[in-house]
Amino acid sequence: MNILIAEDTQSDRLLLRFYLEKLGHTVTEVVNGEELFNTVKDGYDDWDFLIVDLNMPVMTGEQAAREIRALHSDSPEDWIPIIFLSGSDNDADIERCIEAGADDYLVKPIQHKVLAAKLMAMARIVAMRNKLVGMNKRLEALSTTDYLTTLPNRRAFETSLKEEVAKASRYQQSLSVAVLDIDHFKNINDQYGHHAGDEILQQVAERLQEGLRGGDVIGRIGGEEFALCLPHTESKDAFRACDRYREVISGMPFHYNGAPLTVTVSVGVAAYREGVTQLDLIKLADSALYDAKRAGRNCTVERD
Ligand SMILES: Nc1nc2c(ncn2[C@@H]2O[C@H](COP(=O)(O)OP(=O)(O)OP(=O)(O)O)[C@@H](O)[C@H]2O)c(=O)[nH]1
Repeated sequence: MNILIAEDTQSDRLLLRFYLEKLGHTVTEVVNGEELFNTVKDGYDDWDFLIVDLNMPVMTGEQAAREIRALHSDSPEDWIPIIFLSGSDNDADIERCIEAGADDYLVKPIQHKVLAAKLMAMARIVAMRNKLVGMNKRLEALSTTDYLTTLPNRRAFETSLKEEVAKASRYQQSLSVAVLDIDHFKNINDQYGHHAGDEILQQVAERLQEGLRGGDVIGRIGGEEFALCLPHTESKDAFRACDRYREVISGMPFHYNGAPLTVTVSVGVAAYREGVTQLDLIKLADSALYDAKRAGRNCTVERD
């Protein structure tokens, strides 16, 4: 592990380094609280552990610990364990240090075996925490990703669109939304099987992603329904861009088991205007899509 020691007494630093290197750790030393804080702030992810002396010049270990904890107070998962060292075994000092953000407290003189045991216990907690953080990240990704196409799902798309609507409103910018629906998709399932349908959905998603313009956001918001968010795009330009997305799908056949398969999409487009929410925009685009279907499919309709 990469351990940062903050200790103003040289003999204690040397002893700590000796013990820790013997245990296989990499050690860096600083000599006061301010140096400790600045070193951690400048390279937060570099450190697995901090071993901090309580009483140091310039800034005490307690103060440095408080400031280090404040750096990531809104992301508790970014936590570096802190073990305090002190010549004092006073209960009030121990209480203060733990309250400042320490995870353990050792009384000097340093006992090699106790230090090794404490590090082992702390490493176990770190491993468990890393596992939980990893699991949380995977769960978060699962809850926002469509399993079949790996595109953002409806929930994630609506979240992104909500942010774009807020920006459009705040900065008086244009914004458009499109809903694309594969035409007669049921026929593909009926004719070639559900597996073929799944594969076509994946290929459509890939093709749309390849054609994506910088800043545009795409999501799979329903079975055979995709949505696009086009920031900084006025209604006329959105119509053109979305019709190009339609052509990206309809213009060239897809393939299933080596056989060409023509797939077309209908597209509904709606432009942001003051006061509408992300859900209103999707509804407006949906109603334009309905008109595109009624107009014969494989076309783009814009909501005025
Ligand atoms: N293979 C596959 N099919 C799906 C998936 N999600 C939805 N579907 C199918 O998509 C089809 C949608 O059919 P409809 O709603 O009748 O629409 P459509 O056949 O595309 O007709 P129009 O939209 O009117 O052009 C249904 O057969 C659903 O079972 C999926 O994840 N995989």
